[in-house]
Amino acid sequence: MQSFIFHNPTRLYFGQGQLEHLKNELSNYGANILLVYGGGSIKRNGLYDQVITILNNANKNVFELSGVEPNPRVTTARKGIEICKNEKIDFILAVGGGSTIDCTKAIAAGARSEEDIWDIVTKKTSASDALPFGTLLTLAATGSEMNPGSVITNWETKEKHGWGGSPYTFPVFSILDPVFTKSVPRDQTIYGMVDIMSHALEHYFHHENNTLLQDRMVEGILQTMVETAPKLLEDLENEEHRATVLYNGTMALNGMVSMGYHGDWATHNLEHAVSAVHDIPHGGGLAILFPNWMRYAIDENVERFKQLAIRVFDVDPDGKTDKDIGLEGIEKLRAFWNSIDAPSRLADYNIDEDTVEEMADKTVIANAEFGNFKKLNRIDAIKIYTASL
Ligand SMILES: NC(=O)c1ccc[n+]([C@@H]2O[C@H](COP(=O)([O-])OP(=O)(O)OC[C@H]3O[C@@H](n4cnc5c(N)ncnc54)[C@H](O)[C@@H]3O)[C@@H](O)[C@H]2O)c1
Repeated sequence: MQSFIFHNPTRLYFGQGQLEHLKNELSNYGANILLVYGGGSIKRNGLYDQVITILNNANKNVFELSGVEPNPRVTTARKGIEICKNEKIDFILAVGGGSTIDCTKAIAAGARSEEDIWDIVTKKTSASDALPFGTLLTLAATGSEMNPGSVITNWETKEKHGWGGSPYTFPVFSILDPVFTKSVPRDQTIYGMVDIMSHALEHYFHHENNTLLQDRMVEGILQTMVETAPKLLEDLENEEHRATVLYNGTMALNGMVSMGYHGDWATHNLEHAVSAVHDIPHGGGLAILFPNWMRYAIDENVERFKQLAIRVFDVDPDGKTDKDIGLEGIEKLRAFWNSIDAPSRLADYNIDEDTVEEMADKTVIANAEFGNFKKLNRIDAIKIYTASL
């Protein structure tokens, strides 16, 4: 385990009825609020009306940016930045899933910068400040509600990049009520659950020694998801299962289980290139790519794959080589994702060999190599995409 400093400043309100704390939280900021949300699911499920009532009762001047896309666009972030600068916005409130929150982070950083936000996203320059913002999370998936990261797409250049990791882009508070997530449709619920498991898997593949507790925590997230996902899909309105998945999503990417080591993250890079070119759901792409990355990377450290197979997927090790055990674990992960109707091939999104090279080019825009557990280059990306067709 490496030395580390842990600091996560996001105040988390979790559970039914926690929206009551919004008014008090907002009392810490000025009157001009930018409300950011997506395609309107919050209008259909009643959350928008509840939030507007609270904002009105708190005497706030509300400005709105709606229509944040899944895989949020830099053009939308720029619109939000303009509103913040023109209207002297004091605080941004994001109501939605990871896309809305990620877009809000870009708006918050861009509003306190003279640079174009795309230059911050692509790390030509960095954020040195941000407007304060809070979130009401409506979809369990990304962990964006309690981390500083953000993923933004530039549709003109077909690039999708993760950025953040700055002390300025943590939400000051996030309110998570499982009731907000009950209206998430079946397919998005599946993508979110795959995303949560993928974050756990990205953590798991590292070469650090002595991460006994971290391993058990990550395995705990994976086991809990394997146990809960089928139950939630049987009963999408079940608040207990929604709460379990919601808490898992936050814990999988708020830094609590990843202290003292660096996970891999190549599969996220591979997926960002797929959705930059094809605009597919992030979790859908991960479900296709992760088992193929695992097969490609297994020889890097067979022991990690063996441990995962035995502890999470109950593979019986008797009479098998370590590699066979590891491979059986990968097959069990694939079978589990198949059992919850997650996609398994790029063909499920009508992606064929025609764009493999283009996607591989996108994986190495920032660096010639990517991934920490196994270093990948453009040729490796082509092989993993080809195996995923
Ligand atoms: N910042 C991070 O740490 C991080 C981590 C992983 C992924 N991401 C990024 O986050 C984005 C994906 O975010 P996401 O998976 O949360 O999905 P999302 O925010 O893109 O939402 C997916 C769809 O679900 C709808 N939706 C959201 N809440 C709903 C509700 N309660 N009822 C009905 N419909 C609802 C949205 O309108 C949208 O159409 C991708 O761009 C991905 O790359 C970010």
